[in-house]
Amino acid sequence: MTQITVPRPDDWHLHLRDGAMLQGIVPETTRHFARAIIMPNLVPPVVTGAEAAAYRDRILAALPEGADFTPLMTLYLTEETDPADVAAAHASGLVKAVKLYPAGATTNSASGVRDFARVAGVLEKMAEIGLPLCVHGEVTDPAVDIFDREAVFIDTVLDPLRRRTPGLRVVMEHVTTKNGVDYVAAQGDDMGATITTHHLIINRNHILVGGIKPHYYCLPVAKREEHRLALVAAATSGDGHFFLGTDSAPHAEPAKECACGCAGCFTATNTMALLAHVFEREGKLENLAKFASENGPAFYRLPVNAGTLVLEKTDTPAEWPAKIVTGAGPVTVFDPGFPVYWHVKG
Ligand SMILES: NC(=O)N[C@@H](CC(=O)O)C(=O)O
Ligand SMILES: [Zn+2]
Ligand SMILES: [Zn+2]
Repeated sequence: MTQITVPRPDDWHLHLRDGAMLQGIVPETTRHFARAIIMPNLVPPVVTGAEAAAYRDRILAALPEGADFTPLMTLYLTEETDPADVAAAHASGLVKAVKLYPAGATTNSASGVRDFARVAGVLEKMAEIGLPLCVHGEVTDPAVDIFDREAVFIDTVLDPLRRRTPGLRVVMEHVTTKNGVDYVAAQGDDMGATITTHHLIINRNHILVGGIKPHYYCLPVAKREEHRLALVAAATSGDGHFFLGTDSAPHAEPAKECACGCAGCFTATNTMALLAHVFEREGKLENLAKFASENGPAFYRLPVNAGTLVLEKTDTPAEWPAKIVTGAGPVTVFDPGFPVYWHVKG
């Protein structure tokens, strides 16, 4: 038996949703994670400090009895966002990041940004106060192939935006390409990237070969194997630019298994076991703590969690429910497609 102890991990990119879905899935995160950056793409989105405070209260009210979990709130950047409201929400400690969705890029992104000139004032304020911008890094131009949208975003949006706003701290969320990894790794400590669990495990063949697998469909869509390998190398390297953001994104089964299925993989339940498997396979278990517990707090200028999480490898494959039953419908748990012998202890 092999065992590894890491500081309690955090999830730097999480969708908790609202209402019955929130209630049903929040224990899947609080079981292992101490904190999470909560994505603001509700319907309607979480735009103002007041809305973020109300959403935080709903999350806290939904926590299981005795849970030790802190939601780190974000604001959804719109062309109408008021720099003063953002600064106040940051100063009060409520908000830890602002989220940029290019309009139309992903689930519930219709209120996102179309004209970047209209958010220049907010971005300048954020650079001044050190508040990070989390970016869904895909262009939405219909002429750009979906598998190229991240790479094109880096060249045509992300890099120009960072040059225009010196000092702005940026997280490239759910990076999925070698282009993204190489770009981020070459920047200073004002740039970071989250990597999801599922993008470390699946490539685009997993979605399409042998029949379409709606539960492997997410955005940004998984790319070629060479890109997955670059993500694995980055995540397991210990490089402080890269940290865990599961992008665990629950959709009820009927919304996934239909003619026009929603994007999102649900990995909150089994992420830590899957990561131990991936890191061990690379011979890099010693860097799991950096990726899941240390690099994220360093970027967000927060302390590493005091508690610990113990993972152990046994002869018996780990088991988790195929679905989480919620009041909003069943949510399918990500299936890696291979047995996993790592378990979270306790
Ligand atoms: N990742 C996804 O495929 N879906 C996310 C949105 C997002 O993070 O882009 C969701 O909210 O469902
Ligand atoms: Zn996204
Ligand atoms: Zn997401």
